[in-house]
Amino acid sequence: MPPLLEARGLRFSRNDEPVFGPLDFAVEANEALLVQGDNGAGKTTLLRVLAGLLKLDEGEVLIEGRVADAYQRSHAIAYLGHLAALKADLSALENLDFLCGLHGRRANLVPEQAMAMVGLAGYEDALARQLSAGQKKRLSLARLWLSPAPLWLLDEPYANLDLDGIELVNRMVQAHLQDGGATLVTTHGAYAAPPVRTRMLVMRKPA
Ligand SMILES: Nc1ncnc2c1ncn2[C@@H]1O[C@H](COP(=O)(O)OP(=O)(O)OP(=O)(O)O)[C@@H](O)[C@H]1O
Repeated sequence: MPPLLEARGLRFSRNDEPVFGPLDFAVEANEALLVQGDNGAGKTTLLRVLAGLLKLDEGEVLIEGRVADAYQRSHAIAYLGHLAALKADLSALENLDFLCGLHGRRANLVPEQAMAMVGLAGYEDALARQLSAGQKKRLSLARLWLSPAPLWLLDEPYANLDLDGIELVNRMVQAHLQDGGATLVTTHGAYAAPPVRTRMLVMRKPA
């Protein structure tokens, strides 16, 4: 079986300044790839490139052994960014409905169930802008849980979460991997990582 995600010779520059690359890595179904590196090493940029939000300079991304352009990748990937991509004036539930309309939804799972799973039962009608930073993160996790995409790109998923939230992320990642999915997780150190089969990618600023 080919890896769920494979990157070959990925390079990205901004204004002719190299940000990262060339990078080669792979992650299989049932695995996590821990993307480590100092502040500014390019972790967020890499995830945004993989998700198709930024354009690659060079290299190829393969999904299940096939070269996938940004559009094809967007179907296979669910991206959890630093900032929750929420509409401030919609309610929590409306946000989930909107995002499911945009990205699709797993069969047999409805937004209310996902909200309960992330500890937000009772907040369905709260406006997104009234949620705390941790609650917004939890709402983004509910969206992730609803996504049908097999590959999760998680940019600092533990940020803003309490201990219970950290355990929630780990449980979600474990369940997703058991279900045949894979995930990339950015982190500054190995101190926070899901307890699953893990590969490492250490990023350094190009010299
Ligand atoms: N929108 C942008 N415009 C210009 N430069 C940017 C932009 N976003 C990031 N950079 C630069 O690209 C480099 C990589 O940034 P990136 O956010 O990918 O790093 P990171 O490894 O995720 O860092 P951190 O651990 O601080 O989150 C940095 O030098 C940063 O200053």
